Amino acid sequence: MEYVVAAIVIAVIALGAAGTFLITRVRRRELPPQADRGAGTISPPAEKESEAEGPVTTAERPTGTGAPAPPTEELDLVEPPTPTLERPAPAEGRLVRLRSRLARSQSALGKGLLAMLSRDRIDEDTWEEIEDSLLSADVGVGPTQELVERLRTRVRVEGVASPEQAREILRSELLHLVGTDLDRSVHADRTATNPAVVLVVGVNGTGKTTTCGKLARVLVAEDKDVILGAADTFRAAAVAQLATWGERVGVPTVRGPEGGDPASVAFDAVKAGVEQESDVVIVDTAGRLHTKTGLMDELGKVKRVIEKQAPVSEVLLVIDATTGQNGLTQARVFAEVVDVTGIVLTKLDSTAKGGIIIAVQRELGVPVKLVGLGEGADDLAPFAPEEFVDALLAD
Ligand SMILES: Nc1nc2c(ncn2[C@@H]2O[C@H](COP(=O)(O)OP(=O)(O)OP(=O)(O)O)[C@@H](O)[C@H]2O)c(=O)[nH]1
Repeated sequence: MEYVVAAIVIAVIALGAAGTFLITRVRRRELPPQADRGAGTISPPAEKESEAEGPVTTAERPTGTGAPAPPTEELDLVEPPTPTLERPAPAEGRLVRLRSRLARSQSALGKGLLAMLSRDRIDEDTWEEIEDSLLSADVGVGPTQELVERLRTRVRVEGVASPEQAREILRSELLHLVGTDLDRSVHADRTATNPAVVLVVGVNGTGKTTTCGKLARVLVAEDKDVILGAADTFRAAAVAQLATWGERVGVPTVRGPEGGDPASVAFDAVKAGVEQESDVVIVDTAGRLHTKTGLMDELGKVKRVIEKQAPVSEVLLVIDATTGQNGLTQARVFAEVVDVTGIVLTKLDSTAKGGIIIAVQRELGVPVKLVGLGEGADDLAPFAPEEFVDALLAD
């Protein structure tokens, strides 16, 4: 009898346990998968998500829509820890901190000139050497002749009695050439009704996506609410690359289908920025050769379509400093199509041709606003003429 009672008790316990297990399995399946809840992107509904689901937003974005549903109480599910967001360093004074990165430009453009100008006797050969070194640093013919003329006059009138005096003359003349009175701020302040829109353009591989990511960090460090628009639908990796930059600092990325219409992604990104009352939307575009008319027309279209939502506050042309004079040709063509308002000169850490800063400003009449000094996340520096010239002449 006792055996019979024991067997019945064991059977009841076993049935109860099996029932609980099945209910838990069913409820678990009802929750969205983890990956979907933390995708870090906003996909335009018409293109990727069904109308009913709406846009997918990042779980990292505190003000975003579509936050994950809280798990049912009965389930003992442990939420994964919220990924720690990076706190980017403020951009102020970066040129000073990163001045050692200008080592190559420094020896070609600054130190070399200084050594020549400090000679006991400055003869015609020396002036020719000075001219050559400016030309080989890509300062450009016009600005080189102008600088040499001004230096000649000052040396003749004032004389160069000491290396300190040579440095002072060179410093002020280089500053004059680079320009100290241009507005070099990136216009990234929202108006009463719209976010600022920064459109980033340039030829392939110049560093556009990287610049978008680094710029987002600069703006996050200024407590700005940023949205990234991955309008480089041509290169799938660029979209993922941009989204990763954003995820690291809690900035959502609006993306469309691979090979989709870049203008439509740019439109959706700015629309999201308007609806979410963001401070700034940064739109990355595909690299395009300035010689390909169709692609350049497409860029004009991207800008026009964005402007149906909000005015474009800044068009940043990204130029790879190592490409030298070719960068100038690119600049000219891009400026015709999209009205460039600022230049980002990347890879300045990898070239002796720092003079391109002067040449490109002259060519376009548009200021260099940012310079790339490395591949690190915080290696994008606001361009400050005094800091730059002092770095070139540093001991
Ligand atoms: N040394 C150095 N490398 C840089 C700098 N900026 C960007 N890069 C590198 O340049 C390469 C190209 O950068 P991307 O941002 O992918 O270039 P992109 O213009 O978006 O490329 P496409 O979309 O193909 O046109 C990457 O390896 C970057 O790390 C810089 O200031 N210095």
